[in-house]
Amino acid sequence: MAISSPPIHFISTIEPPQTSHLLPTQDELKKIAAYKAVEFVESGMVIGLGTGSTATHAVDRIAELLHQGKLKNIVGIPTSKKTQEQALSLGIPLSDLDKHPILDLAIDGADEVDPYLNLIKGRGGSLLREKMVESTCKKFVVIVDETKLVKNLGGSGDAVPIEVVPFCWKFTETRLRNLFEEKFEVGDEILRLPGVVEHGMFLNMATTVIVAGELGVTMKHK
Ligand SMILES: O=C(CO)[C@H](O)[C@H](O)COP(=O)(O)O
Repeated sequence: MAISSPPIHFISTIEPPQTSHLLPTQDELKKIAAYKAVEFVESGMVIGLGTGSTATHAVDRIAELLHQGKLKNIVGIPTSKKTQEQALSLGIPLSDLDKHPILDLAIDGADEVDPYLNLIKGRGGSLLREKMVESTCKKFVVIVDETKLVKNLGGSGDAVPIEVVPFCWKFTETRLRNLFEEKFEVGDEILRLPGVVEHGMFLNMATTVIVAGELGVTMKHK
């Protein structure tokens, strides 16, 4: 994969996880990261609402703060039908990119995060909408538990999600597999294959990554 390596400023804040167990569960870590991210949300913001089991905690928290009156005039742009349904059921006002082409902030999970804050996303099946929303926000805060950290993208050993059009998708799959066989480094070249819609590498997009681990929360800023 062709990935540039811009400088990163690391700022770490270590806080003990607020849980009832000695060792927090993975879902508790996801919740801790999500709640921390929602501290970036201010009244009046247009917010990209991510998809997945981590992002769902952020949506819950935003709704909770809205109902408590601690946040006002929030507009959410959901990155999937599932998130749209969750946000609607919780009473979060929603809109879309046509009406709000620039977002103040987006909060979403990731499948892998490398040391340069490049991501693999989309194993939850929503990468196109996620990339559209998260490529047009002023701040993109990514929330993960520490199992998502990798030295290099692809390091988890799981496949990179690629969205293709349904028409003759096996043909497109074969061409993609051949491309990966020929080259070890492929990036936007994937997009030039007819039939490919988008890939799950989110390069140079995250501005902050919040990592919740057993020893506390770490924030990495670009
Ligand atoms: O990219 C995604 C959905 O398309 C998710 O953010 C990613 O799969 C992480 O999911 P989870 O928070 O459930 O671990």
